Amino acid sequence: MPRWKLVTEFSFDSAHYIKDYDGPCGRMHGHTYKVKVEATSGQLHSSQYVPHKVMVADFRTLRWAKQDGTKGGLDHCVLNEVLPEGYETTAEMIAKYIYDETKKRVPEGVQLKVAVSETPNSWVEYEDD
Ligand SMILES: Nc1nc2c(c(=O)[nH]1)N=C([C@H](O)[C@H](O)COP(=O)(O)OP(=O)(O)OP(=O)(O)O)CN2
Ligand SMILES: [Zn+2]
Repeated sequence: MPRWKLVTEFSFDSAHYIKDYDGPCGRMHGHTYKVKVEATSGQLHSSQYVPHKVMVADFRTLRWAKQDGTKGGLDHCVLNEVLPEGYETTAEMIAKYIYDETKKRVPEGVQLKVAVSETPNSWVEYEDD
């Protein structure tokens, strides 16, 4: 079936530590996190910015997490203080958090894949079936 795939990348700078980690990652340190969000759909939708069905989801919506931590995003914050109960600050759970929050913001039926990288050599991907 024909479908569109949107891909957008952004970064944010934040501090974190991994709770109970026996090693340096258990101490507060920072990363420039790189994020790639992919959104796939066979249908187009309106958005909060345009009333016509012309987009899978607004790129601005997909990029919400790059906003400042004081404005609901993840930039320039201590992730351990910002992520809700149930999420730790591993790349796995940051990817799940971004996925979960993005899912709430896009139209029903849009499939998502979120990739998060803390360092140039390692990343994690989280996606729909
Ligand atoms: N599966 C995961 N493993 C690790 C995570 C993670 O989120 N998921 N996170 C960390 C630490 O946060 C750490 O900051 C990254 O450490 P590391 O991979 O050691 O990164 P370096 O660039 O410092 O790697 P070097 O090989 O030491 O240069 C750890 N593991
Ligand atoms: Zn780290």
